[in-house]
Amino acid sequence: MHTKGNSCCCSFEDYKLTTEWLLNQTSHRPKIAVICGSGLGLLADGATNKQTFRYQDIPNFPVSTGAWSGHEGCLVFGTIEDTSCVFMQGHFHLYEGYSLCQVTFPVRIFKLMGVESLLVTNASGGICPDFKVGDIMIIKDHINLPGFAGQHPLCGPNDERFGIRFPCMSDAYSKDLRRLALDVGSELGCSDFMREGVFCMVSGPNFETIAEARMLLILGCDSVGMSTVPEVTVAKHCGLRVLGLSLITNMVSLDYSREEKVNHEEVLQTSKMRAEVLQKLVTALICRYQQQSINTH
Ligand SMILES: O=P(O)(O)O[C@H]1O[C@H](CO)[C@@H](O)[C@H]1O
Ligand code: HPA
Repeated sequence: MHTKGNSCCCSFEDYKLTTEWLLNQTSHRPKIAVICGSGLGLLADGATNKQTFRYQDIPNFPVSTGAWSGHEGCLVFGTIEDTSCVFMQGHFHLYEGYSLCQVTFPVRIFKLMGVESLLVTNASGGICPDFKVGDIMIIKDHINLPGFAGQHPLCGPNDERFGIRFPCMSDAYSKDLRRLALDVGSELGCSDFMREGVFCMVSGPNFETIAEARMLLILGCDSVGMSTVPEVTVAKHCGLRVLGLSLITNMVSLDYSREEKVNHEEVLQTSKMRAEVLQKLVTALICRYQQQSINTH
């Protein structure tokens, strides 16, 4: 696998080879894939019967740039109630130097493995003045800022085996799954800190200037981060249902007089503080997802 400008560098055979390798190594047949955002690797803790693969051992999988720590850089298969799941502990970012084809590579592997739904989590900075650090925002919609500048994972020849040339993105985040997340959140007593909103992706790696933050507020963004949108775009393109949960790890400065400066340690600290709640939410969501699919099939 090699990089080729900003268009896809993987052939269908590359995706197939990785999928077949994984299917030969595990008896899990996941229905839900979970991407764990920064500091949220423990979302897999609610699963049993786990089997872990390091990214570096999986053929064609992008290899960590070393920016991660702890248990990240692993694909974890496991079961929650009767639902087989796969968790990405550590994901890939444009700012690390990966192509968008590499960033989204795992999503197409999930599709070929038979996954139906993608649950993507991330850490983001709050822009909506009503938000507070520690809030969990259900992503209703997104703004693909790198995409506006041609940094788009679907640029290049379209492979119809994954999806159509001009996919609709107006319903990228499943209404049913958003409803389910709100219901489950309320049952778990999380309603006070659960929100819905528009997520904006920037490429990073710097945090926003105040002028940029003010622009994002005017554009209708509720939070901003440096991931997720490419994975969601590719997931929607290949027909996966998507739920996005964004943890507000810091408030973005909109005011020149504000003294506090955002930093990555603060982001990781908030993720650590909320990881257990998010893990319970994700586990409960997956249990309810299974019951709902039983009831609707
Ligand atoms: O999107 P995730 O990886 O969750 O984390 C967000 O937090 C990091 C910056 O602190 C960036 O990686 C940004 O994208
Ligand atoms: N800006 C961009 N990305 C982020 C932020 C932020 O404030 N917090 C976490 N990821």
